[in-house]
Amino acid sequence: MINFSKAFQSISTAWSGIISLIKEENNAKIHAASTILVIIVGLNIGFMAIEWLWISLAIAGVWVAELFNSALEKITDLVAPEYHPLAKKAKDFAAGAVLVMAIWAAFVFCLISFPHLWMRLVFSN
Ligand SMILES: Nc1ncnc2c1ncn2[C@@H]1O[C@H](COP(=O)(O)OP(=O)(O)OP(=O)(O)O)[C@@H](O)[C@H]1O
Repeated sequence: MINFSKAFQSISTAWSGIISLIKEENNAKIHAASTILVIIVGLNIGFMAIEWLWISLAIAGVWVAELFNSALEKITDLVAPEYHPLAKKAKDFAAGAVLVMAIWAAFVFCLISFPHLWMRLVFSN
């Protein structure tokens, strides 16, 4: 039988993980600000459903990458609090994953929003 109370508790701890990430990590603050900005621009421009689908996928991808990156950082700090070349590689690889997702997300945003902005510019004259 499904234990709904346990499921609710899991959602609650997962949510508090996201909140503490935003509070503690500078990059997460940048992601949060970018997410809000992209949503405001999208609402203002009037993205279509398919465009929101790609934008939301890009936003979620960056957040998932940042969450895994931060989790890996914490585990690395736990097992290797002192400098270690392998700890450096582990952290740099994880940071690289965030960078790849962030570049792709910026590409998706530009690809979707620029034609809208261009049309506005052309038809406003
Ligand atoms: N124990 C360690 N051994 C070797 N290098 C480390 C270690 N801890 C951190 N570093 C290096 O310092 C960089 C920054 O690590 P830090 O733990 O401060 O992450 P951060 O500043 O939160 O980075 P990110 O931008 O990925 O969130 C790492 O990418 C790595 O190159």
